[in-house]
Amino acid sequence: MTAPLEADEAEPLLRVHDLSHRFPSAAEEHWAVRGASLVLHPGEVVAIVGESGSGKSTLLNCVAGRIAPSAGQVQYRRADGRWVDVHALPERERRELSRTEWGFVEQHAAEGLRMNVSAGANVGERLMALGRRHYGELRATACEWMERVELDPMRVDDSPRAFSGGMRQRLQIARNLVTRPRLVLMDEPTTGLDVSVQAKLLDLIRLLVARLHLSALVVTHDLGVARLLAHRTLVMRQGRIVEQGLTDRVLEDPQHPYTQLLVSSVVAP
Ligand SMILES: Nc1ncnc2c1ncn2[C@@H]1O[C@H](COP(=O)(O)OP(=O)(O)OP(=O)(O)O)[C@@H](O)[C@H]1O
Repeated sequence: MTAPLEADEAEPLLRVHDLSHRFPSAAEEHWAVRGASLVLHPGEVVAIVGESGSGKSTLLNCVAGRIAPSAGQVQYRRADGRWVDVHALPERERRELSRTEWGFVEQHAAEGLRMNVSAGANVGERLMALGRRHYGELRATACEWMERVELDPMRVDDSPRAFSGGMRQRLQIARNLVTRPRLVLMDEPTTGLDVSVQAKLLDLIRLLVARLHLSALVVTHDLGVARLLAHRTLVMRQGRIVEQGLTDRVLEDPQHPYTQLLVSSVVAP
C-alpha cells in the first residue's frame, strides 16, 4: 500500500485548463495547441510526447509564461501556497518566478547559458538574482554544483564555449537547479547529443529530480526519455492531447490509435 499523501503533496502545483494557442501568422484553422488540460503534482514528472509539430513546445512555452495563449489558463501554486494565474501576473512577478521557483532547460544549452561568462558565473548568477553577494560563497556553491552535475570544478573559470554539448547541458542544469526551483520545464533536454552522452545525462536528471523532489514537465519526441524519466505521459497530436496516463500504461497498453502507431514505430524491427 502506498503511504497517504501529505496535504501539500495531494494538491497540484500546476493546473493547465483548456489551453489553446494559434500563432497570429497561422491559418485560421491551424491551432498549435487545442484544448489542452493537465495537472502536475509535487514531485511528479510528466512527459509530453508526440511527433514534430504536434504542439509540445508551444504548450511548454505557454506554461512557462513565454507565450500568451489565445485561450485557457495556467495556474501555479506558489511556495507561499497562493495560486496565481501565470498569464495575469505582472511581467516583473513572472520574471521573478522564473528566476526563483522555476527552471527552464533549453534543448540548445547555448540558449539557456550565458556563453560569454565563466561556468561559475553561469551558476552563481541565479543566486545573485536572489540577493546572494558574497563572492567566496558564490564561487564555492558554483563548484559544489559543478560536482553535483559531474563537471570538474577545476573548470569553474572556463567559458562554456570550451565545453562539449553534454557538458554544457550539465552546466545548464546546474544553473537551473542551484536556486532549488519547485518546477522545472525541459524542452528536449537530451536531443542532439551522442547516445552514450544522452544516457548518462538522463541518469543524472533522473537522480537530481528524485533527490530534490522536483516537479517537471519534459517535452520529448523520444519515448525512451519518457519511459526513463516520467511518472505520467501525455501524447499530443495536431495540438490536442489524445491520451494521458501512467507512463508504463501508455507505452505498454496504448489506447489511442496514434499512440499505438508511435509505440509500434519505435519497437518495430
Ligand atoms: N513562432 C511560430 N509561428 C508560427 N507557427 C509556429 C511557431 N512556432 C510553432 N509554430 C507552429 O505550431 C505548431 C506546433 O509547433 P511546436 O513547435 O509547438 O511543435 P513541437 O511538437 O514542439 O515540434 P518540434 O518537436 O518539431 O519542436 C506547428 O505547426 C508549428 O509550425
